[in-house]
Amino acid sequence: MKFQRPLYLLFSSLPPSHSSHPFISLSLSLSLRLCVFMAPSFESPQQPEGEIASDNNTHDEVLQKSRVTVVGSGNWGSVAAKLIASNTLKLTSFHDEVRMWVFEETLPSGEKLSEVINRANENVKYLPGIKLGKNVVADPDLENAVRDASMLVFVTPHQFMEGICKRLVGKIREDAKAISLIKGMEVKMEGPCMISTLISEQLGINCCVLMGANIANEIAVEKFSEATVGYRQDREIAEKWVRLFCTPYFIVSAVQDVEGVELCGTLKNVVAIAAGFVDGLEMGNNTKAAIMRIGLREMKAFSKLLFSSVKDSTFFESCGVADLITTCLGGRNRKCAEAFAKYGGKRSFRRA
Ligand SMILES: NC(=O)C1=CN([C@@H]2O[C@H](COP(=O)(O)OP(=O)(O)OC[C@H]3O[C@@H](n4cnc5c(N)ncnc54)[C@H](O)[C@@H]3O)[C@@H](O)[C@H]2O)C=CC1
Ligand SMILES: O=C(CO)COP(=O)(O)O
Repeated sequence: MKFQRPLYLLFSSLPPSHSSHPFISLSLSLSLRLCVFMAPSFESPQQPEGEIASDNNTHDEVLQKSRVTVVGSGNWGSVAAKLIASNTLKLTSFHDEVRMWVFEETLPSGEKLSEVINRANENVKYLPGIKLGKNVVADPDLENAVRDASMLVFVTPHQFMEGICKRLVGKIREDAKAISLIKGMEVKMEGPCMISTLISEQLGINCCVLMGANIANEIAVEKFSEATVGYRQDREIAEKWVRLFCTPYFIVSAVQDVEGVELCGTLKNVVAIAAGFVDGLEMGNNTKAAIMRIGLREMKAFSKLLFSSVKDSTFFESCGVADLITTCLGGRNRKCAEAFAKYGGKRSFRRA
């Protein structure tokens, strides 16, 4: 019964022009009826629908509000800050303000990016045209941005994380909890290192992951999508992350398989590059579907080779097959590979 609620939400979030289509309105009415019928057995997490009603916080949590800092402010980082900021305003267990660490840049106008974000409430470089929420505060000082935070959301390109972690040692709260939205891994001489492991080991804190079919620009305009939180042992922490991220258009569920979720988010990028080559060489949809099917099978085999604990079921969550599909259809990795193949490999990925 896990699917009816998201299905209902998907259709109920459609604009009137879509929901008036005969097929969609039939599906909508069936979903609504199923929804009402099945309501008590929904497995999907609580939605933040009202001021306090949606916040399953305990008395202690209310007394100790969690402060959230987003480390990263690119395309997905900015959207994550927007999502979180809409929830911290509603949920009493979180401070309203969301700090967002900005890797400072000078814009062509000569202004500093962080100053423009705070003035315009918009990341004009990485997410133009979208208001982040007045409670998002951009901060170019990494140490200051994380100082009082008890919940740290890491969302930078993976290659910067080792340096960021080194700078954060001894600078964060001892009881801080982390989540990584980063799709990638460090490949060292000793072997691959997951980013959540890097964070946990270098900073000595618990680190969950959030991955899924999440093209940032779509979520920015509140189009429906799902995501998966992967956690190691502590279900309560995972549920807190779910509450922080969940909105009616962004449905999050938690699975106890941190490596499986993170490997899905990482390895699907390799398959998306292959899918881009197929597009660039105009090999057709059947070939692309084959790449995706075989790619998914290889993702699973590779993941299990690295971590025998990885669960088969994880590949059927949003972080698995759904992210693979969306990235092979609309992701930036696919786009770069398509352009590269189109120009016979004579264009670098950077120029593509
Ligand atoms: N954009 C998307 O649709 C999605 C992205 N992701 C993942 O999120 C992570 C972050 O990606 P985006 O937010 O899209 O970033 P982005 O690719 O839009 O922007 C790059 C970011 O890196 C920063 N940066 C540049 N040089 C830096 C340095 N030396 N140190 C630290 N930061 C530096 C830039 O200021 C900018 O904030 C990646 O791992 C990506 O795979 C995951 C889901 C969706
Ligand atoms: O991870 C993504 C969607 O879930 C985005 O993928 P790209 O980085 O290829 O755009």
